[in-house]
Amino acid sequence: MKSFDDLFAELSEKSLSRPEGSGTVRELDAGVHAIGKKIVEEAAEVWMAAEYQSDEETAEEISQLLYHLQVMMLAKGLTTADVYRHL
Ligand SMILES: N=c1c2ncn([C@@H]3O[C@H](COP(=O)(O)OP(=O)(O)OP(=O)(O)O)[C@@H](O)[C@H]3O)c2ncn1[C@@H]1O[C@H](COP(=O)(O)O)[C@@H](O)[C@H]1O
Repeated sequence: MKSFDDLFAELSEKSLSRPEGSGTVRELDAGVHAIGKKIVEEAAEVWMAAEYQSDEETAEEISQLLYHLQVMMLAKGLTTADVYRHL
């Protein structure tokens, strides 16, 4: 099972190696505005799932929101430490 830190390490590596077919690279190339829209969309899906869908579906939506937040961190050059120090 992948942790938040594991995924961030994987996405960081992909942002540097830029493998063919990577959705992360595609999203990074789309830029902060597009990534921000994905975050808002996924956040709404988390809310709707929490109110009207199963716990499993809610967990999946949360995982997708975390993914897009990590892509935004990479787009802005932020590390996990930059975020964790505010927790
Ligand atoms: N965990 C994720 C992950 N979560 C969500 N997503 C993306 O977020 C989208 C959210 O899905 P939705 O259900 O909202 O579908 P959608 O709105 O129809 O999606 P789009 O049309 O916007 O692509 C998915 O299409 C994926 O592109 C993810 N994309 C990749 N990962 C992981 O990130 C790593 C790197 O992925 P690549 O860069 O693609 O190699 C791998 O380990 C992947 O498992």
